[in-house]
Amino acid sequence: MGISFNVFTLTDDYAVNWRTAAVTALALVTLSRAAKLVVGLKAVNFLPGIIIPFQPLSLPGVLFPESSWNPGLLFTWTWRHTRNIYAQYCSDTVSVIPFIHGAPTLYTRSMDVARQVVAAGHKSATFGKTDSMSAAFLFWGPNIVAAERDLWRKHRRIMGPAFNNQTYALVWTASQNLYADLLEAEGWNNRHTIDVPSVQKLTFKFTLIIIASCGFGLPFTWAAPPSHGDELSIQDCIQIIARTNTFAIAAPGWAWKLPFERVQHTRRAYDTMRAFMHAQVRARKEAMHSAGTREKDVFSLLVEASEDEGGKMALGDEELIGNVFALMFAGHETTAHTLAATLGFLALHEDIQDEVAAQVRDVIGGREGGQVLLEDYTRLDKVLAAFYEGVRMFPSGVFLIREAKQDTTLTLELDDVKSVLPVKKGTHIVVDMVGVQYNPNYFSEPEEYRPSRWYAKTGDEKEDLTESEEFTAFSVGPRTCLGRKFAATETVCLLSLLLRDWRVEPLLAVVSKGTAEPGGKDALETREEWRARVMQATLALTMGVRDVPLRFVKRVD
Ligand code: HEM
Repeated sequence: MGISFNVFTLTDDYAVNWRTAAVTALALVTLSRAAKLVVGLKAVNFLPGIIIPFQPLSLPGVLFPESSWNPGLLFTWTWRHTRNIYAQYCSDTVSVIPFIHGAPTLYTRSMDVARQVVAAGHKSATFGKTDSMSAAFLFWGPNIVAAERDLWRKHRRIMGPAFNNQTYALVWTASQNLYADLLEAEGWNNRHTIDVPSVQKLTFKFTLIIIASCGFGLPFTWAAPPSHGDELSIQDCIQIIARTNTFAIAAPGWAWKLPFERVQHTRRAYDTMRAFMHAQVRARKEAMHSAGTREKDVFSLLVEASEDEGGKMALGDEELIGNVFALMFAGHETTAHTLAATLGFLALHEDIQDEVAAQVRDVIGGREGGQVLLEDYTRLDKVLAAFYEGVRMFPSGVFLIREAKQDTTLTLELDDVKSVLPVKKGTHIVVDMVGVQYNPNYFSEPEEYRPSRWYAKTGDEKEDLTESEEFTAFSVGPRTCLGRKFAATETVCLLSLLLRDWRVEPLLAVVSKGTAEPGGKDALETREEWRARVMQATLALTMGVRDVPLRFVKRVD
């Protein structure tokens, strides 16, 4: 009895102690989270905005399901009609303050604030990139996209010279040849109609081969695209890497050994990509040593710098691989997404497609073989505008993420009144490209696909602020996209060739409308339904559009 009494007492005591401990822990956690919230609000001087548990771009923000309290990575897209934070708080810059995890953050759709942060802020070192947000790129080694200050300057000085007119001429020729190659290899030459369930299958392959051949001097073709002796092609690997980067950054070494098919598949993609990059570096070094010649493509410049041991511009092995990956990736995925979106919009808007195709026809007018030449580039401004409008509506570099490196200020403008916002060191600033590109102050009727906003205008004809190319989704200032002209060149060339030869239409899905009514027939979805189903954003490492199903019909005009 005595023993059992003692046991009960002990158990009761434990219960009381556990309860007390739990209540105390809960109180402490609550207090610490409340303190975090107050610190967060103070960091942005109580600028109005939303309060949520996790910073949307942080790991828990990504891992927890999207809901009204956990907005998700792409909430600036998904909420833009329903809970547009800028409209809600009547400001182009709002706060997003997490109380459990992540840094206090400002989201902005103001180009003026963007300039203060990514251009002026970069020069004065007041704002810089964040390691946590750049982790997906840093995984492979330091590189131009993620680097800061002197390291960034070195990377940009090494690579910058490769982005020149000679390279763009090469990009034009390679795009022409690859298009011909595509027609041949896909058997398009003798066909009148081609249904493509996902145009990304073509655009990703196209842009990867162009960056591989013009940026890296690797002789891949449509029939033999980049690979490294695995059944996974390099394109598959890059897509798997883009999708699984959160896992790769967070997973400890043992997690890669888990015997699950998906983990092993992912691991193979990373291993194949790494082996491919190392093999290419080895081959280029050997070629340089044996031939003694110096190529000027960006890959050769990187490899040369890695050989310059002890030199001011020397690159370490990790930096070399980091940059190879960054360029392979930044150099193709962004453009592939934009091409897919642009073709989707052109398919939806027959009138615009006709206008652009007419310009292509005028420019090449009567030329033998209907060749489109590099000299035509400036006269193909409607094709370029179609591309700029595609990247406006699906800005693939969707977030410019920076961190205040010291206590500082930002100048905000509300109803033409300027105010100064104190910002504490450590605060994150997200230039929300969806917000900027859909900002009605810059773009009238922003939901409309209207390439004419980018047409060169004269005199008083200004339609909106977009006359300035500064508003394109390639960023501004010293860290503006290094590959903008590269992307524009391959895109203008490919779009011109496609529109010369094909009419592009949405590939409408069959929707069953016959079940309720006897005798009713299956019907095709409408174009509006197609748009609502297809033209939605997805996000891996960059933002893009869902799989775009298209029909290509041979032009007879
Ligand atoms: C539609 C196509 C593209 C879009 C929308 C795009 C967008 C961007 C944006 C917004 C940035 C700035 C990122 C930031 O500061 O956080 C950037 C940087 C960069 N892009 Fe692009 N890009 C495109 C194509 C390309 C291509 C084709 C290449 C290479 C061939 C390229 C190479 C780079 C590089 C190297 C940087 C880093 C520049 C630096 O920090 O100095 N991009 N891009």
